[in-house]
Amino acid sequence: MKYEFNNDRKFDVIAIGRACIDLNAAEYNRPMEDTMTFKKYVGGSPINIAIGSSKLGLKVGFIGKISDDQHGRYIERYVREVGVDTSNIVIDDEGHKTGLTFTEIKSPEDCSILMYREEVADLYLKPEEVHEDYIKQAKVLLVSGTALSKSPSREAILKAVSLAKRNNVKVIFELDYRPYSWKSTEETAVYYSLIAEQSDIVIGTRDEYDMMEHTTGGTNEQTIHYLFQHSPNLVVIKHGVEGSYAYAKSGEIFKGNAYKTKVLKTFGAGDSYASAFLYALINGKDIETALKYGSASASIVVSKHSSSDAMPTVDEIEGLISTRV
Ligand SMILES: Nc1ncnc2c1ncn2[C@@H]1O[C@H](COP(=O)(O)OP(=O)(O)O)[C@@H](O)[C@H]1O
Ligand SMILES: O=C(O)C[C@@H](O)[C@H](O)C(=O)COP(=O)(O)O
Repeated sequence: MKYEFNNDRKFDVIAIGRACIDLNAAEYNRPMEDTMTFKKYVGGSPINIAIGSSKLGLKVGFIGKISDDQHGRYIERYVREVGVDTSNIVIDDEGHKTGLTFTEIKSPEDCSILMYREEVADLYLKPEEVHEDYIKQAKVLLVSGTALSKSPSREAILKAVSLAKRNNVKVIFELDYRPYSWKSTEETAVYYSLIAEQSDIVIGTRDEYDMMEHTTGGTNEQTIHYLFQHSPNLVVIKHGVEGSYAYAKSGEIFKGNAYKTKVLKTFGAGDSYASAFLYALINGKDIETALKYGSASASIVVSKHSSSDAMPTVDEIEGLISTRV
């Protein structure tokens, strides 16, 4: 089964949300308390997906707000140099700062992230900084759930989604749940459901769907029963190293298996998965193949140090797929 997009658009994807900084432990296999050096990368789920998609050859734009300082300038330059259009990245003029994510690599299986997200510039994106002329040039608007956690970013996202729908731009909602940004799980569930119901494709982990449904131990069947009563016609549910499923509204179910690798750290899997899944769908591959691209990309990124700079090329992804039948 293939997915249809509007082909007469300048951008394949415009992502909206945070562009921040990851500081990844340079020393492995120890707790953060004992980690003395960290390596800097651009980070933040939606910008990681934008970077990954751009490295795969998609035409990508980004809407977000960055700090007016060295970190903001570093982010803008890096993103521009990997080919992402930065014309709609707004520079904060109210003194807000770049969000920082420290990562801890205790072992390949035991990793965690520690986010510093007080008064971060990305959550101060205003609705008036989201422009219809830009969004209408895209095939896909990729929305990050974290951007819904606080106003005015929340309203900026609501506006972007409504502009996308008005202009026949497919809305892909990456649930991207980060507890640090939210006041309560009730609030998360309200806004996640609101956007998921209006989206064309929803992507998330099983736990993230539980968050959206405000439940624990939910099943994929319950999730698709709920979402297929609304706009989504494709729902992707990720189960970590157990692989992932794509459910089509037509009733078809596709399974994507993870590609085993020598894991360095676990974070970065979801963002690399999303960018390659998107690349494949937009390039007319069927859903089963798109799941392979996503899984292969994730497998490559978990074997490397960063979540953004490590995003693979098409050759690397296809090379990995061809070696595993
Ligand atoms: N340890 C791993 N080794 C290889 N692939 C993995 C591993 N963990 C995750 N993946 C791949 O990445 C995809 C997304 O991972 P998951 O952990 O579910 O998402 P997220 O990173 O968003 O929490 C999985 O469906 C799988 O294909
Ligand atoms: O999303 C963030 O703000 C942090 C990321 O840049 C970080 O690399 C990460 O946690 C990636 O997460 P994942 O792809 O969802 O595993």
